[in-house]
Amino acid sequence: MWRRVASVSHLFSHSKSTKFNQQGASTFKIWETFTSESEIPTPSKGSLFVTFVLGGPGSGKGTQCAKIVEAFGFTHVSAGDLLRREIASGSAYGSVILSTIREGKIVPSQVTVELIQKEMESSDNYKFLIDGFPRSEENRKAFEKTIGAEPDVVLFFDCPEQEMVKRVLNRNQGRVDDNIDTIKKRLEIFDELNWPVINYYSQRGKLHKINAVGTVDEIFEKVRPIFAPLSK
Ligand SMILES: Nc1ncnc2c1ncn2[C@@H]1O[C@H](COP(=O)(O)OP(=O)(O)OP(=O)(O)O)[C@@H](O)[C@H]1O
Ligand SMILES: Nc1ccn([C@@H]2O[C@H](COP(=O)(O)O)[C@@H](O)[C@H]2O)c(=O)n1
Ligand SMILES: [Mg+2]
Repeated sequence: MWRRVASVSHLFSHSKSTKFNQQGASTFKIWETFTSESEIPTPSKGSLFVTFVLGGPGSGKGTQCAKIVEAFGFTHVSAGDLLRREIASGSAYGSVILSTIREGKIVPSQVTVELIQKEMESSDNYKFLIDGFPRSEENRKAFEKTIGAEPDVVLFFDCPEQEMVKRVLNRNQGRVDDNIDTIKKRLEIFDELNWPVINYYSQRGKLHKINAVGTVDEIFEKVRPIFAPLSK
C-alpha cells in the first residue's frame, strides 16, 4: 500500500525557465519549461509518485500511458475509464455521468476524485499515472484536498486540433463521445477549463510538454527520458 505524503515535489524541482514563448500555436498559451533526465532525481521507494497526464481528446494520452506502464511499472488510472466503468456498473451516478460525457462536459470533481482515490488505495504500487485528470481547476483543487498530494510530474501531449479530431473519429471503440458534435464540445471545454491547469503546472516547473505528432514510438522516445531515472 502506498504511503500518503503531503508532497514529494521538492524532489522534482527542475524548472529552468519561466520565459513566455509567443511562438507557435500552443506555446503561445503556456510558460515554457525545459526538461532533462539529470534534473529528475529518483524518488525514495514507497513514497507516492504521481504523474498527471494531460492533453486534448485523442492526443494519445491513453496510448502513451500503456507504453509508460510497460517500461516503468506505473499503475495507469484513467479518469475517463473510471467514469465509464461507473456507468457500466449501474451505479446511482451512472445516468448523470453518461449525459455529462455525451455533452463533453466535466463530471463534478467529488465523483471523479472519489473514484481515483479508491483506485489508488486498492493498489500496492506507489507510482501512478493519472490520465485525463485534472481537467479543470476545480478537479485540481479537489485532488489536492482529498488525496493530500501534488503531482511530481505533469505530462502534456500537445496535438493540433485537426489531428485530434481525425484520431478520435478513427478510434472505433464504441465510445458515446467519439462523434463530431461531442468532439467539438470537448475541444471547447478543453480550451476553457484545461489551459488554466496546464499554465498552473507550467509556472511551477512541473510541466513536460511533448509534441504529440508522429508515430506512437516516436512520441514515446520523447517521453522515455522524463522517467529514465525511475527504476521499474
Ligand atoms: N501517435 C499516434 N498516431 C496516430 N494515431 C494515434 C497516435 N497515438 C494514438 N493514436 C490513436 O488515436 C486514438 C486516440 O488515442 P488515445 O485513445 O490514446 O487518446 P486519448 O488522449 O486518450 O483520448 P481521450 O482523451 O479521448 O481518451 C486511438 O485510436 C489511438 O490508437
Ligand atoms: N477528469 C475527468 C475526466 C473525464 N471526464 C469525462 O469523461 C470524458 C472522457 O474522458 P477521457 O479522458 O476518456 O477522454 C470527458 O470528455 C468528460 O466528459 C471528466 O468529466 N473529468
Ligand atoms: Mg484516453
